[in-house]
Amino acid sequence: MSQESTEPILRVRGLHAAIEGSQVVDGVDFEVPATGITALLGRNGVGKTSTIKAIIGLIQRTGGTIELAGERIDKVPTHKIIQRGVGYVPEDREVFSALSVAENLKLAERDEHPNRQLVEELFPDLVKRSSQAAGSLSGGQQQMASLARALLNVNKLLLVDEPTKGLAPKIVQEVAEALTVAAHSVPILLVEQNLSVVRQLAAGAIILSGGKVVHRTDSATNFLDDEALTQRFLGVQSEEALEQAAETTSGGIV
Ligand SMILES: Nc1ncnc2c1ncn2[C@@H]1O[C@H](COP(=O)(O)OP(=O)(O)OP(=O)(O)O)[C@@H](O)[C@H]1O
Repeated sequence: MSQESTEPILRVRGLHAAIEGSQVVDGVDFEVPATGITALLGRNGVGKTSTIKAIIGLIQRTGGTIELAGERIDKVPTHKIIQRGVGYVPEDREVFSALSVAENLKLAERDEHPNRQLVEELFPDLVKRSSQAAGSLSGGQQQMASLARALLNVNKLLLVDEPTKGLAPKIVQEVAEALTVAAHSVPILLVEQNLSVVRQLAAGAIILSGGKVVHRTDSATNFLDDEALTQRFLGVQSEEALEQAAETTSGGIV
């Protein structure tokens, strides 16, 4: 049996990044373990997407260091970071609308050994729709196609930004299940607003506020159970508190 690596796959130190001159990532420090799913959490507009984009070089990095598997990537351009094994599933899915599902997948293949078997097992619906224009897929199907494109390649790390946003509960569950399977073979840094998905998937969590890390935990579940912390950093009550409130309310209805 292979020994699990204890070295983090990603080390971010003092990362600063700017959009049009304004500092949106303001000295961020965190590590992503080499296995499992790590959640990147925070209220709207705190810099989660910007942090992901800065890691991959899609917005201007203005300071700090980023190491992928021990190698600096903070001066490396996006296409080379992707070649080095970082898969990116953007928030808005970004499929090529006019191209078929099969063409979208083909374009994502980085070498001659794409992991088609995994993708076909995970997303049988996409196989059925391989000749359909990607732009005519539902939001959930487009999310599957976007995930499938990242999973076709062997990656050291996946960056997945709000994969369940705007999806129906049944599809949210399908996406969560696909991520669970994906995480068996690749560590994932996941931006996710759906806290029951975070609870289901994430081992640790990093919480941002105002472009900075304000809290880190090895147990996303413990964090989500803590009403004071979730209220303070996410502006929501813990799910437990919400459930209790719902029970009290429904108890009062005859
Ligand atoms: N293209 C842009 N031009 C100017 N400002 C931007 C741009 N994109 C993001 N910002 C600003 O950068 C800050 C961080 O945004 P970012 O999208 O990273 O936050 P987020 O935590 O991912 O938010 P959300 O949960 O709403 O997606 C916000 O203040 C936002 O208004």
